Amino acid sequence: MAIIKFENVGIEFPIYNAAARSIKKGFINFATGGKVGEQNGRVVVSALNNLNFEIKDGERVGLIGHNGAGKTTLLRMFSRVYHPTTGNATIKGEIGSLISISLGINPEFTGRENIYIRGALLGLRKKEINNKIEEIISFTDLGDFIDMPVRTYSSGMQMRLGFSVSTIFTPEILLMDEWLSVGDEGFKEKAESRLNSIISSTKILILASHSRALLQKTCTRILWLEHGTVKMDGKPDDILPLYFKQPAKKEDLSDLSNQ
Ligand SMILES: Nc1ncnc2c1ncn2[C@@H]1O[C@H](COP(=O)(O)OP(=O)(O)OP(=O)(O)O)[C@@H](O)[C@H]1O
Repeated sequence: MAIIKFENVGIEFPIYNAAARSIKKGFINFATGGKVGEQNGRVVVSALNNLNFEIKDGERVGLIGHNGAGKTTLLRMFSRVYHPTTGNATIKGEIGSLISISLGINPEFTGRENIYIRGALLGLRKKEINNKIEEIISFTDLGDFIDMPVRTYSSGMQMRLGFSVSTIFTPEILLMDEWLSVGDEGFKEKAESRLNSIISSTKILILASHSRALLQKTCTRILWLEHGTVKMDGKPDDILPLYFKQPAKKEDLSDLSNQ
């Protein structure tokens, strides 16, 4: 069973090279972003505060909010990169992320070597990668290039490599920030089908997106963040029209091919 439970969770970042004297007392709301304030003579950004929610098996949660609302910071908390500075965050379940699928890929190493590097970053053991390596390589369709340094790859070939290794297992909690559309037409089709299968079999999906069509198509619940707090938490049909301030247009929903 996978579960995410946040109780009064918050996170603050102390900023060491900002001028505290130019910041007014207490926390102030800015037009965009988290809240900037001053504590004990030091500038502090409160990126998230007072978050209370529970996400259970089967939920597909869309994170929305304007620039700086806290979506990326929250995704980093879900992936345990950041820890709360206040409150309790309980995250049970194996986490997988399809954000920055090329992260960690080193151009000086071959495609095959990079599968191990990227796999390790995804938390896979060497044995697990060994068991899957042929399947990963076959999915890339890179042929002999798999044993060439990645610096000899085109950007599309690098994406094929990153995608093939990042999607080899289905995690219990899947984090995404956009729909992954990688490679040329042939690869795109099979990548899409693998992505759909991962999304439908993961226990919890968290998707941060600015695309109304994608959120509408994929999510069963929306968390709307504003200045680091939850402004609304509910069904897509209730929240998306308020956030996007207009009813859905037919074309919003019919064509997701550009996502
Ligand atoms: N490492 C950090 N140090 C200081 N402030 C930070 C840090 N990371 C994020 N913030 C602040 O936290 C707030 C939330 O940022 P975050 O990146 O989570 O927003 P976002 O909702 O993902 O925005 P966008 O849609 O623009 O990507 C912003 O005010 C940002 O300035």
